[in-house]
Amino acid sequence: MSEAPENPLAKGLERLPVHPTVLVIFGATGDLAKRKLLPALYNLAHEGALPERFHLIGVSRREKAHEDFAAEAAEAIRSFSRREPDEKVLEALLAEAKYVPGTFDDESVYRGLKEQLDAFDEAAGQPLNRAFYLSTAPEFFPVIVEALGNEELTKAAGEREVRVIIEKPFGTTLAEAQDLNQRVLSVLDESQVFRIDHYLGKETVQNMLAFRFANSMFEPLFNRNFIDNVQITASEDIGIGTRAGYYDHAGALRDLVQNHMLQLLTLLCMEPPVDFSADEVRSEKVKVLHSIRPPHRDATFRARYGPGTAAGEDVPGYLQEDGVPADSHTETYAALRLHVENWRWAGVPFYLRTGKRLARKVTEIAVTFKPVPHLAFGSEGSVGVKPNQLIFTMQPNEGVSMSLGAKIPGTRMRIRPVNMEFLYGTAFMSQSPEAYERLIMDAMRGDATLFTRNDEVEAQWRIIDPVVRRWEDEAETLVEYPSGSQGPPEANELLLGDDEWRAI
Ligand SMILES: NC(=O)C1=CN([C@@H]2O[C@H](COP(=O)(O)OP(=O)(O)OC[C@H]3O[C@@H](n4cnc5c(N)ncnc54)[C@H](OP(=O)(O)O)[C@@H]3O)[C@@H](O)[C@H]2O)C=CC1
Ligand SMILES: O=C1O[C@H](COP(=O)(O)O)[C@@H](O)[C@H](O)[C@H]1O
Repeated sequence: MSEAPENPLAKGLERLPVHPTVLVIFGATGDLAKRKLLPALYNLAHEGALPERFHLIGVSRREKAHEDFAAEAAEAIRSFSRREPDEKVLEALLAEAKYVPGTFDDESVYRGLKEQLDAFDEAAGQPLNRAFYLSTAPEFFPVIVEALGNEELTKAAGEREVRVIIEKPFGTTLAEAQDLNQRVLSVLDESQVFRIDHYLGKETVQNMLAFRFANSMFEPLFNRNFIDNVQITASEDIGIGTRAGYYDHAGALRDLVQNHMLQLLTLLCMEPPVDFSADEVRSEKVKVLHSIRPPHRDATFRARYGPGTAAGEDVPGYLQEDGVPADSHTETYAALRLHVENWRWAGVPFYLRTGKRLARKVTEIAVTFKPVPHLAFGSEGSVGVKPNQLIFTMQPNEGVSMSLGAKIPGTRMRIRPVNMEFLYGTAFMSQSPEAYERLIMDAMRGDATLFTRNDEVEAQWRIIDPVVRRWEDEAETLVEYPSGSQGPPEANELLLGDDEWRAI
């Protein structure tokens, strides 16, 4: 029997093995670690996806014994895991977990960490891979990377690979992102750096690539000749909760548009990559970002939530939230009109909007096709004809739907839109993994496809930075929308022609 020929296009899709690894979480007692990272590790352990030799080390400020760290981590997993934990798996995952206390600027922390890492190597009889996860406030990212470098913890030794996973936000301006890249890359090679954008770990976001590049029927339509406009929505019903300290410095534009929403846009607009290796995919995404100019003032809009209702309860406005300064000028809603100025997309408006305390949590991309050139059904027959839409829903009902014009049953010729739907839940009958499960595994494997490259993050900032600066300079009173509403009607002004925002 002849062997199947090697398929060069499969490059990047074959699963790299996960070598024995020590994962070090800086900020291991923080909110993200408790709600997302530790539960993700548990679920990977439950599925047998972690390497046989896997160790966890937590590093944070407060003093505590190894056993106390392990007990708190177990409690966090019991509270936040997507599946009820099996106590045996939990015990095996955390039995040897270590904890290193101290402040991130203290050299002795890194010496203590080195001792633990060396002890794991010695017990294994081989140099183990190291993955350092920086789940800390962004000001510590360069501090930690430089300290790891000084202690020679970032060097590969023999078979060992060393990788550093960096949380968001990656800078709060273009200049900061450039400075951070420069500092990080003075210690590490780009191939060792994994900048997280958790949207890329979502199944439905990756499904956009499958949908576009595994089906021949849509790709010929994905261009300016057939598409009228694209709307990307990331609405949330929650407020800022206890995150005023972070959010009041960030605002909606930096928090969601600069990263997650631009990622959705690049995946929708990119050219087919030669293969699915990290650099081929990311280079195509960067080309899209380079085609987008910062939007003009009349193509941007911001607002902030006022008092209203959420889940039937009265809720305060943004200015009344704990920790928000009375003179805050931070937006909780941002809308932009962008253009991707290349052969495929020139002339197609891309509308992006995000907001907290809106009517519902929805993350979706709605692609609206051009209307048919001529309607032959007379005025009564044609009244219900609407342009086709293709909707990618990331949350809450993950799937893809397509609206088509269909004849209403009866003796007359009348048309109305109907939906064809693919829903993840019913098609695959399985629960999707959390984004962090996929991303932690990929980083441990050294697969950077779903992580943001240095030039990519800077290209994102080049689009957003001028808007951030303009908004900081303009002191006009922010428009308020009631909590629980569809958002500010003034945001309609950036839509072109007869375009309308979809209902949230
Ligand atoms: N929370 C979330 O939902 C999300 C968070 N992120 C990002 O993840 C990162 C972490 O966020 P989050 O977990 O919410 O932050 P938290 O404030 O909840 O946690 C911070 C962690 O860092 C430790 N820490 C703080 N200061 C020091 C210091 N000087 N020296 C040593 N340890 C210190 C804390 O230790 P101790 O407890 O001992 O004080 C704690 O473990 C941030 O970059 C954030 O932007 C990204 C997406 C979502
Ligand atoms: O990064 C962030 O994302 C969340 C929304 O993430 P999702 O996976 O629930 O869609 C957002 O609430 C938060 O403000 C932001 O920092």
